[in-house]
Amino acid sequence: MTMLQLVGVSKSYGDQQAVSDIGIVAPAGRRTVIVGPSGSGKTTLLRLISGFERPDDGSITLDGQPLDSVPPHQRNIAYVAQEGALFPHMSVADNIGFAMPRRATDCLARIDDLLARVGLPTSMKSRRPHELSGGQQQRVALARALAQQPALMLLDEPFSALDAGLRKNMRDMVETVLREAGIASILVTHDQSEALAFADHLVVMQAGRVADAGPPQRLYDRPNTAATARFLGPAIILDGDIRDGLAHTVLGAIRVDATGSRRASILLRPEQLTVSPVQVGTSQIAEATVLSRLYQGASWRLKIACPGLDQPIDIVTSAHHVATADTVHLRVDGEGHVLPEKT
Ligand SMILES: Nc1ncnc2c1ncn2[C@@H]1O[C@H](COP(=O)(O)OP(=O)(O)OP(=O)(O)O)[C@@H](O)[C@H]1O
Repeated sequence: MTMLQLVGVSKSYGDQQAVSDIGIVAPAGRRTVIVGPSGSGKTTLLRLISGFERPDDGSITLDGQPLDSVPPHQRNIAYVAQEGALFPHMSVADNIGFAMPRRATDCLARIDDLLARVGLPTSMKSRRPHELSGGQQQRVALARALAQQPALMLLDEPFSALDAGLRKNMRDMVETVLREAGIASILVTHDQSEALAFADHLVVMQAGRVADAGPPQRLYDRPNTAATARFLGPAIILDGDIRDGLAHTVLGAIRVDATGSRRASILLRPEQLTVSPVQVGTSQIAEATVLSRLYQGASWRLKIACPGLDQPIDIVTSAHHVATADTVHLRVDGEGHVLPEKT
């Protein structure tokens, strides 16, 4: 069953086109992530979905029902903002209870249940937001959103104010809570690793348009454009001549996911490259020079230069014996992805 659907949605503010011709499907019970650089239109999309803005063109439907004439508070959509946006003069319990449908009779028991679900002790019920840490405030904001029993939860960079360790804990907690409650969600972030970790459906925005959408692993391994490839992680993009399922490149012949004969751009991820000492008699393998190495505990980060490549490549390796200025062999593991010709 389709949950939320946007078809041909556009919105401009005066002369500024914020989003253009957006088509997005957020499937029921799934975690959709909208990721893109600053100014690409992510927040505008959330504001259109929640009803704080109206589209100039296109339609937004929830379970097949058009939302055009439904005011924000009747959309059955909860919104968790970056800083939680709790009511500062209300206790934790009142913040959560405020969102409950028509002051349910079992309100107090449900507040306790929601606090437990987001991992907060019930002893915090009487505290005001300023008596909580940033992470605790975000947990209360999530409990308040869950109290609405929404069909869809919108999360606008909800972890960005938290430090790295807490971010991951919160992300895991939110994922668990949403999965257990069976609530569909749309999370907006500009953080690629957060997007890849949280999403089961990923939408990449660029300059107000959807650049690519699909399962995160497909977008990372086989993106439609070089821009999406670079946005989602370190990318090595090589020119290659494709013949018989191989791309002939400066790194040698690489197996690719395309047939036919043509010249094309080939995407590799750095983790597909393995460095090893130069071995005599392996002329098919590309040689490279180690420019620098950085110790990272379990691994080393190498910067290597390869003849024919404009830019040095960063590789993480466990090869402890490799030193700066060494000549090494570079082996490509797995397939290269042929980027579509028209991007
Ligand atoms: N109220 C507004 N008035 C005028 N222009 C706006 C308004 N809101 C957003 N914009 C413009 O619309 C474009 C998209 O903005 P939006 O806030 O949706 O991007 P974003 O991807 O959420 O960015 P960020 O990650 O920085 O929050 C930007 O060019 C922005 O300047």
